[in-house]
Amino acid sequence: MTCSCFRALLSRTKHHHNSEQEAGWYPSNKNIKLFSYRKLRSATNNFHPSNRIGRGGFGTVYKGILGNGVAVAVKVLSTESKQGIKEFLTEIDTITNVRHPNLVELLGCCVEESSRILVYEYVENSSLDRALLGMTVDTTNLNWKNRSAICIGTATGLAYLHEELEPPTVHRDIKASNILLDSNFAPKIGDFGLAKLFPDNITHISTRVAGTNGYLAPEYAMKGQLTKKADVYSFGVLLIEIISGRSSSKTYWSGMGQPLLQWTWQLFKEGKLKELVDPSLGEYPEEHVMKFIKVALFCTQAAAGRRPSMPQVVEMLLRPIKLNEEELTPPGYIDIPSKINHGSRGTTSSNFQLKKSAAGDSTNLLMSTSDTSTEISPR
Ligand SMILES: Nc1ncnc2c1ncn2[C@@H]1O[C@H](COP(=O)(O)OP(=O)(O)OP(=O)(O)O)[C@@H](O)[C@H]1O
Repeated sequence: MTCSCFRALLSRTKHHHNSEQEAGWYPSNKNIKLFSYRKLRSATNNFHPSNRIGRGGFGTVYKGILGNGVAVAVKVLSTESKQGIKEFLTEIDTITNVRHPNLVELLGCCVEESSRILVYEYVENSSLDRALLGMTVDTTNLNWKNRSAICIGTATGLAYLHEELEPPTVHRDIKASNILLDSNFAPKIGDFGLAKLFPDNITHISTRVAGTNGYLAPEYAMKGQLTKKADVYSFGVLLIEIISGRSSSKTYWSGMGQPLLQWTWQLFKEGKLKELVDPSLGEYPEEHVMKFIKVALFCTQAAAGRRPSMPQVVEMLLRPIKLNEEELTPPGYIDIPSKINHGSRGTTSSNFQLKKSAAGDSTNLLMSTSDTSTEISPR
């Protein structure tokens, strides 16, 4: 958007009672819909606590119903994000109207006075972390058919962010609470592009790194090296959570005080991967599930260069590709002990088998790259 367009927009936002604002939003040259504060206040019943559906590091989220009956999620950003209007609109310009079945659509925003509010499509079944805990959906809905679709859909949305969106976008904070489930339990990735709205030194997460403990790629957490492969790492952790029904950021597993990822690697080495599978998953195709866990291990390798790209991950999950697991190297891990809680949940155990196929080994691409950065050993 040019400066003159912003100036026009700025002058309009100072007048709170013009007809466009009464209508609910302003069109701008860049398709950013501007909702009036009044409209959002009315949609959320004056931001009533009973309309509150969540609170994250960026602010509080309310359910709202617009005048035309459309449900929206209204995210009121916290004070740290109070950028100027121009900076704010510049940042959200690239994430507005991004349409993909696996991405939560940002419908518009409100930038009146000190308010910075984002308006998203409302996604029916809340977030994956709550679903896995059985808080929002009957866990029988989280059968293998739905869980595998959630894995593949999330991978597809992330591949779109990395390879098709212009400019390519690294999400930085892939985690279960940022995956929302629609009425058919299809996944939609939320919060993409938001890290940029907060100045580096005041993100809600840490000083420089925007991400969540348990999901953070070691090279990003320790050296601030942000590439698409940091998202691939977080996605791998998410895969393990979806299959195990356990949270990597909150819990140590296996009675040995091991984090989830390290425990997964140990089970892989011992040939006991089936112990990882969520006991409440019910019937599942063992070979398929074991393959998904191994894809997760490819994604979380310590050396970023050894991790597949997201389009490769989609292929690995979707197609009968034989994984060359001889090439798997240990996961990288960074621990921030102060943020880790201890907890427990039961496990089951049995043997596992490898998926074989006639499709040939197409994982050689995964093995051909080498990483020049220091490799971080698992603990
Ligand atoms: N578009 C939406 N539709 C339905 N519910 C939503 C939507 N966006 C967010 N929520 C709900 O609000 C909760 C908080 O979301 P938010 O993205 O603010 O925080 P978070 O993902 O939990 O944490 P963080 O800010 O650290 O990423 C989500 O977990 C989800 O339950």
